[in-house]
Amino acid sequence: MAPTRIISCQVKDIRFPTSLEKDGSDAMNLAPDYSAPYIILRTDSDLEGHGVTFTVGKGNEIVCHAVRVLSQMVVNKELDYIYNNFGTFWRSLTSEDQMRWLGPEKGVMHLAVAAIINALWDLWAKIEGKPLWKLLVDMEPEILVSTIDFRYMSNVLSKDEALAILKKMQAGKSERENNLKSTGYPAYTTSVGWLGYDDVKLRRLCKEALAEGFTRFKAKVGADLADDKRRLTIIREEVGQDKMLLVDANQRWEVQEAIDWMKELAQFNLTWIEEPTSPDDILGHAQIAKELNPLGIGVATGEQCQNRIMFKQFLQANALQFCQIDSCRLGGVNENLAVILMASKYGVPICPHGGGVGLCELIQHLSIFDYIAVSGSLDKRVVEYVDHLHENFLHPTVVKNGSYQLPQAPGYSVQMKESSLISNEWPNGAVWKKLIQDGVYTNPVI
Ligand SMILES: C[C@H](O)[C@@H](O)CC(=O)C(=O)O
Ligand SMILES: [Mg+2]
Repeated sequence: MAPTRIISCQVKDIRFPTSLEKDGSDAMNLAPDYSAPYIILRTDSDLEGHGVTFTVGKGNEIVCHAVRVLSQMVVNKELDYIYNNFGTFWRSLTSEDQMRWLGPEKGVMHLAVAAIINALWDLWAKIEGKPLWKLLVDMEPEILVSTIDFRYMSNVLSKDEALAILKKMQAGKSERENNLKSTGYPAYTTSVGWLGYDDVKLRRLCKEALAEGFTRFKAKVGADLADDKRRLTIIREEVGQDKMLLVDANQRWEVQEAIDWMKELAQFNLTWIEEPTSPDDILGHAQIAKELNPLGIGVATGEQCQNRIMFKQFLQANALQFCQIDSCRLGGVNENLAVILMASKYGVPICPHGGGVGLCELIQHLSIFDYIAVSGSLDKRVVEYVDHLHENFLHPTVVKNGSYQLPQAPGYSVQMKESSLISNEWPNGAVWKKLIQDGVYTNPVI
């Protein structure tokens, strides 16, 4: 029987102690524990929608609570009501009369929206028996644009313009789908260069990534200039001069500091500097982009860009050259579609952010859709890959020779194994009970 309505929403606080090995560490986030507010939407059939959003540890429970509050707007809703007017339903979640005050469309509330919306798309794709990218690719353009809330972006991209982009790209879709089936989607790896890794590990991981077929690498920078030079020298020694090398400062610098620092690092032949300064400083990014352009270095940002309105201004101000959408920072698939279409109008490549648990599983779908149905190009487009925690998923990413292979299973790929959900639930799952008992972590009583 096909499901007709949502009957419940279960929320779990899932965390992984990645800080113990400094996996995921950068100049701003010194010891992140990759974590996910994890939700299961149950229906009146056997099908379930699973969704996550992402945090780096403490505070995961705050987002879980926001999801519980918001879920009241989803439980008992008919699926036809949601999917036949998905753009309108999305707006109702982000614009609830009283909760809107907590955002609007930013911070904890928007992360919570992402978890619910991602679960709804997972469910929709499962109902149709397709991986999410294929659901999007096969969708009639009129239906696809009906999922987008064009509020506050229509001065840059109207519904009609979005429709025109999608219609124009209908031609050649199956050829592009076949291309990706044979080549996969280009990935870069960040896992070699987390800031907390020592030089021996950095060297070893570069060798391993190269042997696995990666030709694109990202390193964390921004805490200490001499350290950055030493670490980038090691990476260049290991991977060679010809490979793509990206750097990420995770918002560490002032605007002028970013420009000066990057002039020092330009000798390493870098393609982009990511998050050089505050993610809200659009004009600061524009200034950095202008100054670094002659050095051939672009500005990348987006993992903490809170909504489509911010992305709109980044694009208007020529403040980013690589658009790093994030499945969990924006309000789920609907808002990511909006940004993908806006970026296409400006000719800016989509290069999604994957540094977190489950993010790689999610974002691969968006880039595959972008190539087949919107941009039609792989030029300057790369999807981030981090080699952590994939073993916890039922349908983990498959990356071969430095390229994502197209997901096959119906859904949005983010459903975790039952055993991982049990052992990693904070604070009573076996993983956390032991770490708390051993005194490695404390469970703060709030
Ligand atoms: C805290 C996260 O690991 C962050 O460093 C990820 C990130 O910036 C990226 O993947 O890019
Ligand atoms: Mg980053």
